[in-house]
Amino acid sequence: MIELKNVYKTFTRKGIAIDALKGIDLKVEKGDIFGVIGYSGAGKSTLIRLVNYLERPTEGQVFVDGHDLGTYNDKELRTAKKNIGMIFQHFNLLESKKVFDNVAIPLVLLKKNKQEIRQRVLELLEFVGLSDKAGSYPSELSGGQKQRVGIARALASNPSILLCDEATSALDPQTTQSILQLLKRINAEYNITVMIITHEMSVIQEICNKVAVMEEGRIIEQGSVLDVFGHPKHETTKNFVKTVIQNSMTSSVQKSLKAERGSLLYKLNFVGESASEPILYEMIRSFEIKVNILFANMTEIQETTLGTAIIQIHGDRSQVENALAFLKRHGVNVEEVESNVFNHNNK
Ligand SMILES: Nc1ncnc2c1ncn2[C@@H]1O[C@H](COP(=O)(O)OP(=O)(O)OP(=O)(O)O)[C@@H](O)[C@H]1O
Repeated sequence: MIELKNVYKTFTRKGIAIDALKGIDLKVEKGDIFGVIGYSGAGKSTLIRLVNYLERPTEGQVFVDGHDLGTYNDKELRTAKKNIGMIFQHFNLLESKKVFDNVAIPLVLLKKNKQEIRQRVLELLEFVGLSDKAGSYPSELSGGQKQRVGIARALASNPSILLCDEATSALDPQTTQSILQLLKRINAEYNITVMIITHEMSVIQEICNKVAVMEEGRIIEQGSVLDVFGHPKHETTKNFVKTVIQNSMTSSVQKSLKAERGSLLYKLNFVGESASEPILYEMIRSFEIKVNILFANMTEIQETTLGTAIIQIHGDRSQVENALAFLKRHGVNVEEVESNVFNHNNK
């Protein structure tokens, strides 16, 4: 559906080259809600602007529905772009035009007749819950309402892809929720593939099924949201996950652990079935070990339970190793963490 193959993008400013993208490989399947997350300057906006050819790659290829956009002439590109809607952080509405006319813009450009335009705009305004605002100006709307107008306009030409550039970053948490739910409906009801760029992991957690983490122009980790949240590998990914899943011990437990500097702790991640089975109980019963549970937490992602626990195991080395092997056999991801390292990371 959307595929980037070894894409590089270099900007030149005042004679200085800025490598915004450094070899991006990415595949978004039809029906995905694909999130791209990264800190400021990671290259997210550049990446999404390549998908609708607002920018051209310096090197590499961008495919949409199997077609290499680089091979298109201007006319073919204009046709291809109709298939891609986009919404923006600051909505990009025309302040001098009423809501109705803002939504109608793509249809006017497509030279649809007045009646067709009217019918489609009213239908879209109803879909986004703004039927009563057709005659209002953008300045009379709240941020959430403005983004709904942006969404209606993006959907006007019946695209199969919707690109969202920090679409909820200017909104409060409650409004963000309602916009995210609307995007989810668009994906489910119209079968539109959604690509979202954001710096907020909560957005990814809320609606995405896949995620790519970007840093300094590269994708450092990507996969299903469940996998990436359950087993983040890269330090930056771990930091993003920490913003939505509490996975650290209370400070009093941390303090008491400082007394046992160097003692070994284990961080466990349970996904799906392994989160609902009494695996820890079975482990304690089966081996000659003592287990101290320092922290435990459950989160729901993609309608699947994700559990995190931090435990300390005391016992004979071979018994401890057998117990850990038992956990791994039951699908639990086990990570060894030194207490002093762990304390340091959670400062
Ligand atoms: N038109 C441009 N001209 C020159 N440099 C650019 C241009 N667009 C982006 N860059 C540079 O490319 C790098 C990546 O920028 P980009 O906007 O893609 O990152 P981002 O992850 O979207 O960041 P933010 O969240 O702050 O928007 C930055 O160093 C930025 O300064």
